[in-house]
Amino acid sequence: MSAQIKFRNVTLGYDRHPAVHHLNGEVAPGALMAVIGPNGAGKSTLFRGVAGILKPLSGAIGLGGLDSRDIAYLPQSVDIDRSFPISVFDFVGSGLWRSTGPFGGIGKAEREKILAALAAVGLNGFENRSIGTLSGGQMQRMLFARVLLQDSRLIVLDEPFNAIDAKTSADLIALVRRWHGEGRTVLAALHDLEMVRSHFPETLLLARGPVAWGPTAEVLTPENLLVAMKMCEAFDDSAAACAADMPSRAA
Ligand SMILES: Nc1ncnc2c1ncn2[C@@H]1O[C@H](COP(=O)(O)OP(=O)(O)OP(=O)(O)O)[C@@H](O)[C@H]1O
Repeated sequence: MSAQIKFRNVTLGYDRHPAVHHLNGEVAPGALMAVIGPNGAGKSTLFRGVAGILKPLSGAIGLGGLDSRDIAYLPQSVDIDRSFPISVFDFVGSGLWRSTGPFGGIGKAEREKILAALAAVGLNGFENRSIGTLSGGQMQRMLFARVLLQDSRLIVLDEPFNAIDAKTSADLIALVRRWHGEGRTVLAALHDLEMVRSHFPETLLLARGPVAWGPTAEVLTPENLLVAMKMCEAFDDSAAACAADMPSRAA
């Protein structure tokens, strides 16, 4: 079966400064994959590339025939502007834009879908609340409700379990497992290695470049984790280009 995501020598960055270097590899359809790495390793950058928010500086990301608009992307909650005056109902309803368009009407069927998604994440009765009034865990549940509505083959979750309590984590990981059971491809950036070991069969360990990628037990070794930490510490953020891309000074 052809890959759901194909990274072909992908370099991603900001203002021409690379943040993720030379990533090659494939994610199979139906994979449940954790992306881990120290702070600043490039996890969010990689996900922005997959979601089509950030264009690669070089290389290409193939999406197995999907358009980037078909991807359900859950950003880090710090990237959500909580002061934006929008209700929980309308925010979650934006998950239907692919089918209704941003100015499409919300009819009875859509309304029911939105309320069902809110119920599925335990947010019954929250529909008229403004998003700025939600707690961190409620915010995360709301983001999951929008992903549910998007009904996508490819789901990309950026630190979905950060700063939430054990009950909320358990509820949301159950949703992730359900999506996996439905054959969807799910990628999640995570810091909790116990959660990765318990629920994610495949892991990419990133430290600006790939350190290891494969079955979780083989990737999460103390040696690999140490290499990743050292690679991130040694990284020069002001570097203009990868050493590997520079013309050789020899000869
Ligand atoms: N919008 C931006 N403009 C410039 N540099 C950025 C931007 N976003 C991220 N970076 C830089 O890119 C590098 C990778 O950051 P990224 O957020 O992808 O890492 P991360 O692995 O998600 O980190 P964390 O675990 O802390 O969330 C960092 O050096 C960061 O400062």
